[in-house]
Amino acid sequence: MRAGLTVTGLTKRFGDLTALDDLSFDVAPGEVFGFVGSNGAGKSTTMRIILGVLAADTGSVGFGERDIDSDVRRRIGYMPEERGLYPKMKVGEQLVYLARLHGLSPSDASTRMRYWTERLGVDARVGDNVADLSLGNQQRVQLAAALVFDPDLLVLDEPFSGLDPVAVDVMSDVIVEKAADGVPVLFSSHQLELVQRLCHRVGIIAKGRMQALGAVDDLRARDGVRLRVASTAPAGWADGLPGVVRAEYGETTTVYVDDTVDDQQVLRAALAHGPVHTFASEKPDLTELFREVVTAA
Ligand SMILES: Nc1ncnc2c1ncn2[C@@H]1O[C@H](COP(=O)(O)OP(=O)(O)OP(=O)(O)O)[C@@H](O)[C@H]1O
Repeated sequence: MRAGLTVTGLTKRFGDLTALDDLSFDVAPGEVFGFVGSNGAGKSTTMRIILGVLAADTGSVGFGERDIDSDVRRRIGYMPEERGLYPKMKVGEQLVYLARLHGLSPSDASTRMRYWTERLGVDARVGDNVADLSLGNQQRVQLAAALVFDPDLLVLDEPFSGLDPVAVDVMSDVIVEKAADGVPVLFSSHQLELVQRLCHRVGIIAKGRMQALGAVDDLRARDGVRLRVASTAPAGWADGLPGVVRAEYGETTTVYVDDTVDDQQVLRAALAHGPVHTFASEKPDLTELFREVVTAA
């Protein structure tokens, strides 16, 4: 049975700087969890602590029923932010070597190397030194390195940065596929449309604290639902209607509402002044949500 990742109360200081401040979240088996936050928010620090590259001041990391230890860590497919391949080693040899380090037999290691290099579109480069590859192809190899031993948990620090659209699609497919296989997947990214598309849940971190956590749709529905109304009604027409928080008037009026609003009543109020050309309910996208959360932190 697959296990999930649990991060509880992580705190990490670097001198006077509190990089992580009582940070908690979990990633269930088969879940894709997107970790988003501004530069310096604490994402890489959290991932390094999960991997044991850094020690937390307080807090704990668990996998399934147990605290994470070196045995479990050997089963984590990790893509570090500071990519960690040997530049002067051939792609194929390097991947086989890594798979062997994780306990695969020579023939299994070779089979898995072939599979992942082909899947990630770098099979033609297995005989080249990593340093001779483009950055995007090095990144594909880095992902192959994280996957080559069939990990029980994936921790990927900005896996999409610098990839071309085809590689982004391949990377997305792989993430979805590994999760469907029961693997918990934690990844960080600044590409919020990808996070919104791929993740079951997201955590928005700012100043080392988890500021928002949940399913993207729930977070989007939680605040800032709005109605977009294109009409000839004069400014002020929506003010004071039940459930209307505020309205921004213009060619199209944006009416911010809470969950007590009756959309039909708003529509009738607009229609009372003349024709209504557009009437649509919208949720903020993850980018807007991110800006709000990070600005408020
Ligand atoms: N080894 C270190 N020594 C001192 N400060 C550090 C160290 N590692 C990280 N920090 C600081 O901790 C904070 C969190 O950094 P971290 O790399 O975790 O952020 P991040 O969310 O991954 O950012 P980015 O999106 O830019 O990669 C930053 O202020 C960073 O400068």
